[in-house]
Amino acid sequence: MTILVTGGAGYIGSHMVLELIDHGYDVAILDDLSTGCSAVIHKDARFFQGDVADEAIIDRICQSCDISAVFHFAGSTSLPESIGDPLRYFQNNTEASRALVQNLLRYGVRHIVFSSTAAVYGATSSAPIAETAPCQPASPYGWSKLFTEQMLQDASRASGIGIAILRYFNVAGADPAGRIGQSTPDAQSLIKVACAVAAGKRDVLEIYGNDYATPDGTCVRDYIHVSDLVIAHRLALVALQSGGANILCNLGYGKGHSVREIADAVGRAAGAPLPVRNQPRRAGDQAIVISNADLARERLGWTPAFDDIDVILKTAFAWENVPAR
Ligand SMILES: NC(=O)c1ccc[n+]([C@@H]2O[C@H](COP(=O)([O-])OP(=O)(O)OC[C@H]3O[C@@H](n4cnc5c(N)ncnc54)[C@H](O)[C@@H]3O)[C@@H](O)[C@H]2O)c1
Ligand SMILES: O=c1ccn([C@@H]2O[C@H](COP(=O)(O)OP(=O)(O)O[C@H]3O[C@H](CO)[C@H](O)[C@H](O)[C@H]3O)[C@@H](O)[C@H]2O)c(=O)[nH]1
Repeated sequence: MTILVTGGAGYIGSHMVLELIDHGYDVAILDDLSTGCSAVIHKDARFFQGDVADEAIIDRICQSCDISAVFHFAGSTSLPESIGDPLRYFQNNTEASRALVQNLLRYGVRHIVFSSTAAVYGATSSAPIAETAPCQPASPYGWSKLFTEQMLQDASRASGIGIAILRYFNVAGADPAGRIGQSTPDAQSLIKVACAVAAGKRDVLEIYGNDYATPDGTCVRDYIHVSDLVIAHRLALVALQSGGANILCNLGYGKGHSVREIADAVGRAAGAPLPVRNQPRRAGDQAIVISNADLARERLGWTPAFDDIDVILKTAFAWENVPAR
């Protein structure tokens, strides 16, 4: 039996493929390479290039591989971008996921693990955020993922397919063995940009807002190492395959770091202070986003191995600090 990883040429998906192949699974990847990178596609995975919403390509994959489970990472991922282009987010995250699930159900796929986000909680929540907090997304990105969560839960009730919905906080870092990292060419996430500045590929780190109600005025986020994140995904699949109930849980470390702290720490990792420039607030940002991830530890038996911001930044910078990347 083969595991299908959508978005397996992207940042998180490529780390998932590595984790699965390291654990002896057969893997197929479906990716349209819209933001993914062919250089990170694992040589031992079968690669299909195309859109997850395309019925014909799902037919081709399911007829040539015996797909038992799907990790669904493919999607559009930028919260600020979604504010300017909401319809693309609802199309590529919600509608494309609906088409994918409908087509997969025809082939008897039994389990789906879905990439959701802390952005589903939005403005109304206090920190740390547990899964029981109300969901009031502050962006089309958050809504597009929340709608998909609801759709998956309803499809599961109707069809019996097992689902795990994992709400990630801020994912960062790279494979500690240096095999892959975040290769998305124009990624705008804080740690990616800060490491690019430290590696001399960008001139300055813009800090979006220094007047928030936080200790140093900059936004606080809960950064989780990508390798811990994908381990939790593998454990979620094992739990579903063992006959466990559907899963909905946060993935984070339950601690926060400010933008300013990250800038200082990346400067330390790189051996020179980072040039920074204060800018106005970015639309859609919350001041503080920190998880309560107790449920993931209980339900999945997950024990993070890289819960250290310096390890996250060291692996991210080591990956970025190669001129060709
Ligand atoms: N990076 C984070 O901090 C974070 C946090 C929360 C949730 N997520 C979610 O995790 C998932 C992966 O994010 P990432 O950071 O690896 O992003 P990414 O852009 O690196 O990866 C997404 C991959 O999906 C592919 N893709 C996009 N639309 C597709 C489509 N319609 N059909 C086929 N392939 C398609 C892209 O080419 C890319 O390879 C996304 O669903 C994202 O919303 C990410
Ligand atoms: O160059 C930059 C980039 C980011 N930031 C700031 O750094 C913080 C983190 O921003 P990111 O863009 O790295 O991450 P977000 O918190 O906006 O969003 C991330 O985490 C969310 C979950 O919390 C979503 O899932 C989303 O996909 C993912 O990009 C924000 O305050 C942002 O304004 C800067 O100051 N300068």
